[in-house]
Amino acid sequence: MNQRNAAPHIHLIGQGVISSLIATHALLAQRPFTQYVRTQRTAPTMYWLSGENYALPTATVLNHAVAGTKRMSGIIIIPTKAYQVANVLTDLQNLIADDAVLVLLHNGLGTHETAQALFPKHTIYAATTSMAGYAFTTTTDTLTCIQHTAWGQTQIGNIQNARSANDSTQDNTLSYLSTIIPELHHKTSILEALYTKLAVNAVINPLTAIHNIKNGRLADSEYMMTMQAITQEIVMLAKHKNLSLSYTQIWNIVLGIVHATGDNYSSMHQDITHGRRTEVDFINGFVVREAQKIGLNVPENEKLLKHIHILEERL
Ligand SMILES: NC(=O)C1=CN([C@@H]2O[C@H](COP(=O)(O)OP(=O)(O)OC[C@H]3O[C@@H](n4cnc5c(N)ncnc54)[C@H](OP(=O)(O)O)[C@@H]3O)[C@@H](O)[C@H]2O)C=CC1
Ligand SMILES: CC(C)(CO)C(=O)C(=O)O
Repeated sequence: MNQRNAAPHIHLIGQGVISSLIATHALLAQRPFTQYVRTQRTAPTMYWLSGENYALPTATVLNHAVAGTKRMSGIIIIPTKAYQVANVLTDLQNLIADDAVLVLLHNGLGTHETAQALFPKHTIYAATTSMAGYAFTTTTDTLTCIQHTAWGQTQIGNIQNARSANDSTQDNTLSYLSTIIPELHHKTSILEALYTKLAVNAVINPLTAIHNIKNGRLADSEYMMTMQAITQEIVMLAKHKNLSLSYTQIWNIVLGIVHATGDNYSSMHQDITHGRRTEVDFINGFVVREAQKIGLNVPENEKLLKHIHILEERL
């Protein structure tokens, strides 16, 4: 990525909630950006947490984006659902320049191997965020609006652990991204941050969806033993991966988020309620697949995975 002459272009795949929150930050910071959609659509109106409304520019249809010769260069952020990432990466294969940088930004795990297989020479980052919002339509029209609900924090790190000749380019990328993503923290071991978020989602999301409750109800004593068992299984998996995460550390974070988001419905609860596919295959499903590879028993995660699959089949 050549940053000597011009600001790198930010390419955002999709015009979903997280993509549009980042796009609004870029708009306000006057950074060049483009959002890419599969089919042409009206751009959303953003209802910003601080009270203002913003109109985002119309997105570009992905396959038209690089019609002709010029490939996408700069920073390519993929803020889609985890189960959409493999298709996005395949779509991008012949569209991006050799010096483009990729950022995977989603809940759950299980996309890194695909990204590295398809882009062995590119710099790839993974990130996890607590910025938040939701999409809705107004009663007066059918246009999509997005309500911003949390500024949040974002943790980012290189998935190849490549601190090498590229160091200064990587530092430039991260310092540029920090001008459009609030509270961006660089992690040298991003997997620790991703496994921590994995545990939060593996505990809160399926239980709230299965029991049809808000996050805060998980503080009731009836759920404690199950929540602790799910957490324990993920800590064991993380230990096998040589990640330095303790049970107490993760458990306190899980409980903290149950309380902090007590009045919210988790994304999996909302997906099941609205008849959408969930990200369970990349949350509890990831835990089950990785555990199988090393002969580790994770019965609680297996149970939740099966239960959510049954709920998805009923949709
Ligand atoms: N929303 C939130 O507050 C938070 C979300 N997250 C996580 O961030 C990730 C993104 O979430 P969110 O923004 O809510 O998801 P959305 O469903 O709102 O956005 C995903 C977007 O990606 C688009 N997309 C998918 N595949 C392609 C493709 N091949 N080409 C172009 N566009 C594509 C979808 O388009 P289409 O409409 O055509 O399907 C959709 O608009 C998830 O992992 C989520 O769990 C994390 C923290 C908070
Ligand atoms: C942190 C939590 C559990 C908040 O609801 C979340 O990330 C989700 O719902 O997907």
